Order: sequence, then structure tokens, then C-alpha cells
Amino acid sequence: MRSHFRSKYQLSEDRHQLRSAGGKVSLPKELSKMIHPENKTKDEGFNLLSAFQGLSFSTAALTQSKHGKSPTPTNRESCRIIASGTSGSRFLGPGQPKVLCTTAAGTVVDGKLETVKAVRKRGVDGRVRGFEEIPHTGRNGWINLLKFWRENRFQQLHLHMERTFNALGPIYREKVGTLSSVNILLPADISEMFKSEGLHPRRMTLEPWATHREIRNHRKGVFLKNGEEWRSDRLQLNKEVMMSAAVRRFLPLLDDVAKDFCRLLEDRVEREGRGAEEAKRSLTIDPSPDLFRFALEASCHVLYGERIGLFSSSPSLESQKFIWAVERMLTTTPPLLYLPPRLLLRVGAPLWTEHATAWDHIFSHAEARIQRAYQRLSSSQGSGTVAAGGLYGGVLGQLIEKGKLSLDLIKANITELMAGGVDTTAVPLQFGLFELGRNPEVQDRVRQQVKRSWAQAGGDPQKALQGAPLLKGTIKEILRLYPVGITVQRYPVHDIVLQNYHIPAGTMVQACLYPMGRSSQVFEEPLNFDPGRWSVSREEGQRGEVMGFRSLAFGFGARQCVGRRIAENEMQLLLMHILLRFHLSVPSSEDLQTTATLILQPKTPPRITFSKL
Ligand code: HEM
Repeated sequence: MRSHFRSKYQLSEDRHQLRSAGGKVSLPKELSKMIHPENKTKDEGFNLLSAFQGLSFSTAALTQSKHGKSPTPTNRESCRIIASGTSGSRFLGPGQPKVLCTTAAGTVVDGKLETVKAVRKRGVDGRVRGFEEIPHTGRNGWINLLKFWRENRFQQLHLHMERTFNALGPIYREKVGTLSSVNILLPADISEMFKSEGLHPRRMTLEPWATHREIRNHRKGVFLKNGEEWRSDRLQLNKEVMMSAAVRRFLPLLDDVAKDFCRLLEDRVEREGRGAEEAKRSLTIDPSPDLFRFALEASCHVLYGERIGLFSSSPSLESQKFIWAVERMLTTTPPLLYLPPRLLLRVGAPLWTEHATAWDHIFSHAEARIQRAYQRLSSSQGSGTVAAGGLYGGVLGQLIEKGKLSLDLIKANITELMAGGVDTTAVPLQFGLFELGRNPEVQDRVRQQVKRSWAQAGGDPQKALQGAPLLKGTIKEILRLYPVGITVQRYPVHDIVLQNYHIPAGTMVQACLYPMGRSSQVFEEPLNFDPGRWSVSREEGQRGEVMGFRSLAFGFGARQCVGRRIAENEMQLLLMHILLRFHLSVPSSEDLQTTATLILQPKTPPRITFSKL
């Protein structure tokens, strides 16, 4: 069993780990080696080179504190007095008691800054600690799994991580069932993780998803593929969803759907709202069902080039079923991650059946849409939406026209884009409306900028977004506090050192975004909703905050979210049109309780008051 999982997760032999721990550790290779020449592009929307530019953070970030001075321990940094022979001694080993503070910039030992680079090379006490010495939450994965089930930790994983970092420090190991990981949260460590991701970066494979494809004989798309297979699909998808030219094509489509959403909401506020004057009415609702419909309508418009009529008076039951199916698929994924899916399949576990049925529904929905769009596109007239540069048949139309991917692979990838494109944007929009509603001053600031920019843009949505950087900051801020995925994982292709511990190649390392976003070691006043913290002037001037490797909700580098440009523009456009028409407030400004299915969601969707401006 041990050797099976060791080979599955590409872990080195324990013996080898122990032997190599004190010995030579290969440091990250040159950045240029990670970027294949073929991947280089001048595209400003998605440039692999610029995707990796964050890696040039090092010298400034490593030698300066946030305030430009060498850091001395303050109560904002995590400081531990570690005495040899105590349980904490595993951090420093034998010797005199030491004060160890970890900062994003480096490690402070006895009041002196040891830059991360120096510490990495020789360790705090002259040697790098072994993998086994990393603080952990218990060696027995099965006992941990039991605890997870009993205490319902799957749904509270983000809070469990936050608590564990507070207790164990900025790095810990965790084994739950068959799944082992090293968890980190400091940007300097996260950058190290990404630097060692190699040419074909790998995330944790979602085994239940992969098993579903295998037993149903479906092809896999980029989400589930690895190696050269992943890369060749991904390069084709990038051209249709990530590059600037693609964004220019689909942005007006997203804008249309966002405007329709607001028109409908306006009608509803007028019809059902309170207030004597029709023009000034307000309505308090849970907007989440409408936001899901918006996200599905927007996805279909961009992917298939056609509207599916979810804003009509009688939206189809089929679409509603698709939304439910995605929700079931996401909710049933986390508990299945820790058990071998094929075993569950063999014993006919209800959880597995529910999961597979949800996927079947997603596939049949996508299949029907793809067939329709394919027939439409291959009919002699051709059709689509008029966009910059001619008729646009959506991402599907572009892929079919280019002919670089087989129809099977196009289907596999479009289905993944459909499955990944609805909840991921609808849920942050719920959080966003709530935060803007409970922070009226922030809301006014963003609205003022949006109004100015909209007036100057002459109806061009792209120009309007470019002139309102606070909107982009708002999205970053929402995803900092409520990251859709609470972790991003990688398997380093060579041994690395994190927090002075040796991490063998092939270990699953997780950047824990939820605890990072709320850590005062990483962000000033982390619980404040402050879109301005991401503005360039604030980043580079004023507070001298180094923001590299802090905004990672879409992942990073060549394997970052392929739907990123769709998601960012879709969410910004909707918020822009809402802010132009409504004032937002909330009946209760209590913090939202959150729950982690595969994505982070509010336990109960927040109610929002929309008042016509
Ligand atoms: C706020 C919205 C979204 C967030 C925060 C988000 C987040 C992420 C993250 C963290 C990853 C992993 C990246 C990595 O490993 O570095 C990812 C991958 C992916 N996302 Fe998204 N996503 C969002 C929206 C979307 C949308 C709208 C789509 C589809 C239209 C989509 C499709 C995908 C796919 C297919 C992958 C796999 C890419 C690959 O492995 O090459 N996502 N997303």
C-alpha cells in the first residue's frame, strides 16, 4: 500500500528522504529553463513571460521589509521562542534558545535578518531540516480521515487550515486518508513552489473526476490532463480564451448579458420594490439564483456564441437542472478525494453514484449544446454573433474553425469550461455585492471611478474597464478574502527547501490561499475590504507593499486558470453595470459564514438591497 501511494504521488523513499535531508539540495533552476521557447508570446493579455515575471520579485522582496527597512520582530510577525529540547526544538535543533520570526521577506533569528536565500542555502543552524521534521497534524492518515468525517472538517477545511497555521507555524504536513500534502502560506515560499513547477506543471488530480471520465469513456480536457498532452490542448485554448484578441472578441458578449441582467433587475425593483416614487424604489432579495443564471447565460454566450434565454420569462428547466448538477458535482467532490474512487464504485457507494450522476448530467447538457452549435456552424450559412473582426461563433466556433483539436478533444475541453465557468463566478459575485453593500464608502469610491470611466468610454466596455482600476481591485479583494479554490497545488520537479525544510521532488505542496488572504503577516489590516490596496501607486509607493505572489486566486504561470480572462471580465462588467444603476446595502453586516465544497461559498446566500440611483 505504502509503495503504491509513494509511486502514485511520486514520493521518494522515506529512507532516501532522511538520507538526503542533510545533504545536497538542488536549488531552483534558472527561470528561463522553465519557459519553453514555443510558449513565448508578445500578447499583452496573456503572456507566459509576464505570467512568470513575479519570479523576479526576489531581491527586493527578500532583502527589504514591507516598509523598506530590515525587519525587526514586531507583534505583526510570527515570533516563537524556541528552546532546544522542547517540542518546538524541531524548528531549530539543538543549541541555545533562539527567537525565530518568519516574515514574507525572510527569517529573523535573534533579531538579525537571515534572508530567505541565505537560510535556504545553509539552514538556520547550518543545515536544512528533514522532511519528516516538518510539523504535522498526525502521521496516521486514516485516523485523520475519521476526524475529518466526525467533525465535518471537509466543509470547514479553510478554517481548519487557518487554525493549523496559527498552531504550527507557516508550514505543516497533513495526511488525510490517502492524500498527503505540505501546506504553506507565505508568498516567498509560494514563489519557490511555483519556480519548481517545471514545463508541465501538475496540480492535485481530482481522482473522482478522472475516474468518471475513464469509466464513461469520455476524453479528458486540460483540467485533468498532464504532460505534453495537457500542453498541446492548453496552447490551443489559450488562443481562444486568454489572448487579448480573444478577449476583444468575447467582451461585448459578456457586456450584453450583464446589461440584460441589470435591465431585468431594474424592472423587478420597479415592480416589487418599496418606495412611493417608482424611480427611487428599492428591493431586498437573495440575488444568488439570478447570479447563477447570469453566469450560465454568460458562459454559454461566450463558449457557444448563442444566448440560451435564461433571462426570458420562462427560463428552461434544462438549464436549471444543469446548475443543480454542477452544484451536486462540486459538493460531492471533496469527501471523495480522500478515498479511492474505484473502490467506492465497486461497492456502489451512494456518494459515488450521486457524483457520477451529476457529471453525466453535465456531460449530456454540454453534448446537446455542442451538437446544436456544431450543426449551426457547419450549415452552409454559418452563424454567430457579430463581433469585432466578423461573425463570432464563440470559443467552440473558433476551435472548430481552426481545426487544430479533434472534435472529441474540443468536446472534452468545452465541457470542462462549462462545468468550471458557472459557480466560480456566481459565488464571488455574491460575496462582492455583500462587501460593497456593507462598505458604503468603498462602494461610492468605486462607483465614482466607474461613472467617470463609463462616461469617457463612449459605450466601449473594454475602455470603460481600463479606466476603472478599482473594479479590478474589487475583484482581487473579493478573491483575497473569499478565494474560490482555497488552495493551489503543485508537485515540484526537483527538491526544494521551504522554511528551511527539505521538500523532495514529487511532494504535493499546497499554497493555502484562504489563510494567506487573512494573514496579518501578508496583508496590512487583512480583514478590511480595501480594493485600493491593489492599486499600482499604493503597491509601489506609499506603503511600499510588495504584492508579488499575493493575488493567486487564479493560480499562476502556464497552468493558471484558463477561464481567468472570461471570469475577470464577466465579474467586472456585471459589477460596473450594477454600480451605474443601483446603490447597494445589506440588511445585516455580520460576517458571512462560509463553507468549502470544492469551492468556497457562503453558508447562507447574503440578502442585498438594490436601490435605484
Ligand atoms: C473567479 C473565477 C475563477 C477562479 C477563482 C478560478 C480559479 C482557478 C484555479 C485556482 C485554477 C488552478 C490554477 C493553477 O493550478 O495554477 C483553475 C483552473 C482552471 N479553471 Fe478556473 N477559476 C475561475 C473561473 C473559471 C472559469 C470561468 C472557467 C471556464 C470558463 C474556468 C476553467 C478552468 C479550467 C479549465 C482550469 C484548468 C486549467 C489547466 O489545468 O490548464 N475557471 N481555475
